[in-house]
Amino acid sequence: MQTVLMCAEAYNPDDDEDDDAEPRVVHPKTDEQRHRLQDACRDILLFKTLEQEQFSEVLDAMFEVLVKPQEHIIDQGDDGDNFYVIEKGVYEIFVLKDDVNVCVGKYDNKGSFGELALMYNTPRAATIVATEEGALWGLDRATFHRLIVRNNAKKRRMYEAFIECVPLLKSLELSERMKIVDVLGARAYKDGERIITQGEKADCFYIVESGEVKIMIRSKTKVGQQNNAEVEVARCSRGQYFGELALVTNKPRAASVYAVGETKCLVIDIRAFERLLGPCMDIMKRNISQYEDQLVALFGSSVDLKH
Ligand SMILES: Nc1ncnc2c1ncn2[C@@H]1O[C@@H]2COP(=O)(O)O[C@H]2[C@H]1O
Repeated sequence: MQTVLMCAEAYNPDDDEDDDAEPRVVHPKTDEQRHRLQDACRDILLFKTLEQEQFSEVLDAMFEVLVKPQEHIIDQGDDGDNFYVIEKGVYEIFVLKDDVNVCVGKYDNKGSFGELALMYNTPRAATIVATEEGALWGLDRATFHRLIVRNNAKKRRMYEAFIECVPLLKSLELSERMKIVDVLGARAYKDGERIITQGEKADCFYIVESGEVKIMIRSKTKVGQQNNAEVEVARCSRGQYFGELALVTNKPRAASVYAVGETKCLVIDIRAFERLLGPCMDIMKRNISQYEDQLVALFGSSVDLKH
């Protein structure tokens, strides 16, 4: 296991040109296992910008890990061995604060963890404990490096200029912006496709890369509104963000969001949002109070935001 620790800020995935010689890892799987694995990996953002061939290599290399209640999958401070994708189970996240282990969140039957130590050669940043029987898919460190970290170099080149122009992210350091690029996924939507559904649980935050989205609210409060029809409240275009409200308020989605024309969005998952966008929280909160004013103007009340 690698014990040399590097400073995350000095880390550059472009320097990673030495792992081409690594042998390709293949863990044979039954058809049934492969189906389950593909299902579990469908929404994993770190895999979303991989070419098809790299993605197949990732799937080949993954191995099933069955876990028991109270099992520690990762201990804070350890060296990183694997990256994990959740197939099932609930996993609590603990971070040491002033020598006390504080539960800062949980993964509930979906998501992934364990990428940080592998991406930045840092010790594990949190402890992950299974609360019930569960199943995970592991990806070894060498394969993660060869496929995911290499791909990050490409992502940085692709998105660096764009991310620098996103007003929300202006107050971040360059290294902080690059960490956002490292974890983001990209998704394309067709005209009219729904990106967010009002009332659903939230797990992602979005930045419009190209195209436009419209934000629609089905109001519970507007008097005399026919059939509770959706009302357009705003649009977002290149460089603007949406989907932060539910993550900040911890409530279900307050509006639905639809693509207007072909649209591409960068997507950041809730854990990375909490970890990386803390410094931008003030700006987002300021904008949230504007939403309330807007809803009062439209519906006579902002109660829809508060549920
Ligand atoms: N608040 C958090 N701080 C650090 N790591 C977190 C947090 N929430 C979830 N994690 C995940 O916990 C993992 C612990 O191992 P890693 O540091 O490799 O990667 C970490 C992240 O994937």
